[in-house]
Amino acid sequence: LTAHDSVALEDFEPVLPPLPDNLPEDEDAMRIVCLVKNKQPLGATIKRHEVTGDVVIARVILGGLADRSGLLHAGDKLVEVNGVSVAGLDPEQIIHILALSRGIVTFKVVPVSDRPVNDQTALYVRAMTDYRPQQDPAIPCADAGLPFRRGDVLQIVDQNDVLWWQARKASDRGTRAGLIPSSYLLTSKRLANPTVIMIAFIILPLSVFPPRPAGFRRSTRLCRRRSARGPQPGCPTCCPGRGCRGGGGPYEEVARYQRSPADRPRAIVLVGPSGVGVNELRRRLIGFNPDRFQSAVPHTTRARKSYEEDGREYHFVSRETFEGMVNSHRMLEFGTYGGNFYGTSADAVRSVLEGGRICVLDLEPQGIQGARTHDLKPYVIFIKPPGGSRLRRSRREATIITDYFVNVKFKDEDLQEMEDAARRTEARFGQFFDEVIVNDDLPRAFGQLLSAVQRAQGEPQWVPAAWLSVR
Ligand SMILES: Nc1ncnc2c1ncn2[C@@H]1O[C@H](COP(=O)(O)OP(=O)(O)OP(=O)(O)O)[C@@H](O)[C@H]1O
Repeated sequence: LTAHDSVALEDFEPVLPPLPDNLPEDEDAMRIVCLVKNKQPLGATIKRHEVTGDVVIARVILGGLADRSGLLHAGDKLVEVNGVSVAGLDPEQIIHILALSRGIVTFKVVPVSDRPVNDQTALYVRAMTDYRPQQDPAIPCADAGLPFRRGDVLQIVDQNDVLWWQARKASDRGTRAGLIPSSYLLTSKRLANPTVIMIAFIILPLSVFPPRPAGFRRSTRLCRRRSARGPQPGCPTCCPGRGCRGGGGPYEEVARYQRSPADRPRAIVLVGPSGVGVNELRRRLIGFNPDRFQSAVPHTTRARKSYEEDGREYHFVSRETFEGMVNSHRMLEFGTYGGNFYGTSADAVRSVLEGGRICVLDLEPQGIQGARTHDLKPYVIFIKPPGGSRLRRSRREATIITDYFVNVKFKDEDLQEMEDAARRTEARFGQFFDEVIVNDDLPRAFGQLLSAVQRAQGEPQWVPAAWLSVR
């Protein structure tokens, strides 16, 4: 009631001084903004305007201190910082003043007249590379950068700038956004100077994947690995079914996919260094429930044996047919052994999925990209060896089949090579892994594999957006 009476009597406190009569007509409206600086960066960058030469706010980082104040906007002209006129100062000098400021920081700005409206819908991408802002000399403000690793899903919240986008990790919703190099910037850097890109865009050359040492092979993957040493008749891995994708961009657009029970199952792709246990886990999975899990029937050019049936052990095809399948990119991967071709076709995987079973296949990492198509929707699981002593301990009793012997024990150099190969594979192909399972204790790893398969088939997952746009 007292408040009501005060309003009725226009009894307002405090009484503001009247506006001066002599305000010049053309005076720009000024805004004084006070921000309390805590440990967070201010969340804005500045630059010199290319035409006017004024120092302006270049961008305000979404969710940062400046953005949350709602008082600073990209394009605002900076007049004073902490009472110091910025006239004649370089942006670097102003940044230095800001860096030294503690507590309340005061900005005097002329607000931009037509504020850019961010009406972009959020875009989600998977990073195909690692990025470390602190090691990128080109970033306008390293503290405002968002570090990420290959495989991280990022929500791009602002693409107004051609060179620097704003993004946050999809898993950290609600946190402040950070600067990331735009797709254009990363790609043009890579084209202009492949060595510069080592700072921001790490690409390992193929030469870091030396041929695997002889004598450490198992029969099932033997033919593929042997042929990897020699020239390949085709390029099945970089030509996913229809046309070469080359190296791809630094970001891949992704979307959330929830498989419905009526949809085909997703293929499960196991990847791992030789001897890590990929076949063991695959065998266990299929043995656990053969009505639910199945391998794809491979193709071969070798002669059929009397007890074999076409389409059961293998699809027996002529060399010409096999080469035709390779050339039309229908093989996910292939190799030669004993003068014959062996390979797994996308059709063979598709046929398992169409029958309602989950196709479980193991691929060399170079074959992943070829399998990443909308109809297979592969869920890629990397089987990783545990570190040093645990690997040695867990494989003490395990045996392998090599080129020349069956049931030989792992040698120290085999285990070392397994660890090295896992590191190389993760560094180069980690962006394609949906999950990583460390195969230390075998029953535990198998349990994790079962849960991963469950997740792949029944829970929402990030998949390439292109898979969902194909009808
Ligand atoms: N966690 C584990 N602990 C102990 N032994 C294991 C474990 N995982 C796998 N093994 C054993 O290691 C050996 C090699 O495993 P497996 O044949 O599955 O390797 P792989 O990854 O398929 O390699 P390759 O493709 O070269 O054959 C097998 O004897 C297997 O039983």
